Amino acid sequence: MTGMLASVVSLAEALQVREIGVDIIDLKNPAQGALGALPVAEVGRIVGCLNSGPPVSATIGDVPMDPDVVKPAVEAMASTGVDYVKIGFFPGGDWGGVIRGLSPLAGRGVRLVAVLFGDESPELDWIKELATAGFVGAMLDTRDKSKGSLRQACSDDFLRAFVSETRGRGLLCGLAGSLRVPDIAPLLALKPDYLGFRGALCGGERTDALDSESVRAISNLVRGEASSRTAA
Ligand SMILES: O=C[C@H](O)COP(=O)(O)O
Repeated sequence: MTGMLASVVSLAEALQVREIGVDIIDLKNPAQGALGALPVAEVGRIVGCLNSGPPVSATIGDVPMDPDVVKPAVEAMASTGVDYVKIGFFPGGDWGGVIRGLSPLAGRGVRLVAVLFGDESPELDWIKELATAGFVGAMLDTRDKSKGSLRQACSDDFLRAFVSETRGRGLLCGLAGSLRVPDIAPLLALKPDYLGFRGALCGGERTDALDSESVRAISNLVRGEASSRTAA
């Protein structure tokens, strides 16, 4: 069954989505970019206060693909006690070096999730490298949030191939990127492990505050419990 990842910016929002019921609480600062990070100390405080509930992920931010930048950022974020550390793979830089540099952290139990950007046409060959290095998951997201949803950025064939390759290599598979109500059923049909949301939980604008009614409506749809009125 596909779960729901909800990106939140604060402890208050984390408690709000936990109360409604989501499968991953994702700590992020959308005002700082596609994968904008919250400060490490703030992530640590939120993780400490949550204490129980669904797994928590946090992103290291929109950082360049330089092993000397990414590795310390991952180590710092992992020290907060989050369950998953998300690393955005941005165009350019040394992807191979970053992946190899993070492998020892995976060996020490840090659960790494790579985020590839569907609107940057990533090569699916990297998924094999991620699996070999010990990453536990890979997500497809969008970098440019002004250009529509993941389904506008990627063909159905590409999305199907991403899910198949990721799951086939034993990685958790997530799909996100300005997803809206009409995207949910077609993406559920591909059977990813998670669908991820921010903008749709805020009434459309991802830097706005979370709206509980929107979270409930999306949650119901992901769980297949939508009434025809909600799904309209
Ligand atoms: O990890 C998921 C993202 O936060 C999705 O954000 P978005 O729905 O605004 O593109």
